[in-house]
Amino acid sequence: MTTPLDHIRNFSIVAHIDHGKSTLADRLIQTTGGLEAREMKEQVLDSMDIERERGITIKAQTVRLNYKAQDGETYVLNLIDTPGHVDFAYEVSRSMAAVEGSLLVVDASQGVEAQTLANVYHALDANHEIVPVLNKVDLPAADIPRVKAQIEDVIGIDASDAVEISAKTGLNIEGVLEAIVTRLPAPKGNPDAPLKALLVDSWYDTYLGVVVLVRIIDGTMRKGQRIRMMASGAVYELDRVAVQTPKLIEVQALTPGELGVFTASIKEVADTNVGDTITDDRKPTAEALPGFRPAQPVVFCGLFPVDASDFDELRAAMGKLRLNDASFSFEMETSAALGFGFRCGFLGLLHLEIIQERLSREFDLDLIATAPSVVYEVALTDGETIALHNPADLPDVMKIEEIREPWIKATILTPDEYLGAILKLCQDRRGIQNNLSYVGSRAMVEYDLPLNEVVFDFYDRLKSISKGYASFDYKLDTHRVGDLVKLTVLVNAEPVDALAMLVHRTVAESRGRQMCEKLKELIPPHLFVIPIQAAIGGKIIARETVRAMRKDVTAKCYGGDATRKRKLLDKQKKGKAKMRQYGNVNIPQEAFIKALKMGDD
Ligand SMILES: Nc1nc2c(ncn2[C@@H]2O[C@H](COP(=O)(O)OP(=O)(O)OP(=O)(O)O)[C@@H](O)[C@H]2O)c(=O)[nH]1
Repeated sequence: MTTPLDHIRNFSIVAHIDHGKSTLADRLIQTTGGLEAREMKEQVLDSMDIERERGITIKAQTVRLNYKAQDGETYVLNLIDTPGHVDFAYEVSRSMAAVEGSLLVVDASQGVEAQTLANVYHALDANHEIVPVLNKVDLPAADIPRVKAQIEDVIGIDASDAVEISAKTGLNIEGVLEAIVTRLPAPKGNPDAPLKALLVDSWYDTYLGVVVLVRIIDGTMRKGQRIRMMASGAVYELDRVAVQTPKLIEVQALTPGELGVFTASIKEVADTNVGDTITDDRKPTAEALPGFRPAQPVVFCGLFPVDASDFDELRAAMGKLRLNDASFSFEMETSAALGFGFRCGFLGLLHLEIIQERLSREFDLDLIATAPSVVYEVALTDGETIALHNPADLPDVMKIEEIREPWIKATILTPDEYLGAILKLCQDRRGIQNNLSYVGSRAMVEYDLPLNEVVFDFYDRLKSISKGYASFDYKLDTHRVGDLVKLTVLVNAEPVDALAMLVHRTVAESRGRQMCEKLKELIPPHLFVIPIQAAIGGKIIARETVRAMRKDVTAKCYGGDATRKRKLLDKQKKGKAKMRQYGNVNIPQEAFIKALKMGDD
């Protein structure tokens, strides 16, 4: 049975983190009976364990709901879930291209935040009709008139008929469903034209293999059909065509305006290009859809197994993760300090953290991560330009014409009282202020910042100086020439490649000094004196010394308590496992990350 176009509504929910997007999605599913009560786990759309634990949404998912509206008609509502975090902005925009409208969820006690803005701009870019929804009206701190005024002033959309709800208590969920039906446009499309479908997403399912999410623009997609991916030219026969409710339910066909999934014996997620146009192999459409730019990794770091014998296991685990995440890249690298490992590319810091955590949690791997680095463009004197993913690989300075670094456009919203400290933080990180305005009583600052100053701990610092009240969002801008130098750290006169970094010349000395001081605390005394030095090129700019000491942990155990002695020795052995033998110096694992924290309070 096909659904007529005017009985379909496709929408996404956009919100700042924690404003209640997932809770609302759960309510919509529950109210329309998409899942039986016993199947209803909290936040059903966030399917990965880490997503559920941290309460963040990583991978976009869809769900099809049947809603009997007040006009007596039954509508098919397709909700496409989108991640709210800045690292996944790319997934947000491509999901938005598959639907016609958005619910803009704003916490009525918090008001508009940085990601509210960023996400609503994606929706406006996709020409969405937008229905504002004020959530958490059950909270005593909810201030509906103030937040409505903010939405109108800052975003410039009419908020007079915003839907006021509590996703938590279930208040007025019906109002949201009615607004979807009456205020969002129905999709358009021609059922008689050749098949034209947008490839929105794909993922690997252990039982089904690669599952592809599509939005049908024109024509019909049915089981057994031979389809062609227009960009790659690959042809497949469809094994299964289904909708997600969110359970997978097989259907005869998908028609214009619908969102659905198919399987077709596709081996790898990498064989599917998000944004590609899918058509009928025998009766192809004349013109492909505009498509998307592929997501580019912007942050790189090295991941090394603590135990060198885990290398193959690490490679296999990364391969498995990549099956489901084409934006994660890795290639083998060797480090004098850390041995064999991988240079990995990520969409941003959260993405990095998630992958690292999944590797240790799901695959039980003990890893050392080196400092995250952005991608620099290095113009050489011979006219060539290289993309530098690892500061340790910087060519000889004599061969370098200039180094260009990526900049971002950042937007920060904060209560006024923290503004001074935040401006100082941005200034210290080489920021250039573009704008300062007010959203109600909150300041909105816009800065251009070098990504390499943000990549490590900017977000943590921002949260700590604003007691968690400031919100932050950014988008990548252009590369700009920077006066950057390579800072090298030498431990016992040997350069430690995993600690090499590119820094701006003006801060090189203070950063070098900080690193030496931190390492002095982190490297335990050995039987000999260990000099720790920071250098730019051949020039030493800072030095600390770890004094010699014999660490006899059993010295205190005079008397004959052999068990206690053994316990202490075991403990020491365990401690050793967490060290990296470097030359004849043991560097504790956490030193690699801790030494790089800037800590500029
Ligand atoms: N008091 C109250 N709390 C709510 C309401 N809706 C959601 N919450 C709570 O707010 C927190 C965040 O809700 P989520 O639904 O996880 O927020 P989200 O926007 O999906 O967050 P991300 O998935 O991280 O983007 C949770 O602790 C919810 O229980 C509401 O209407 N009232």
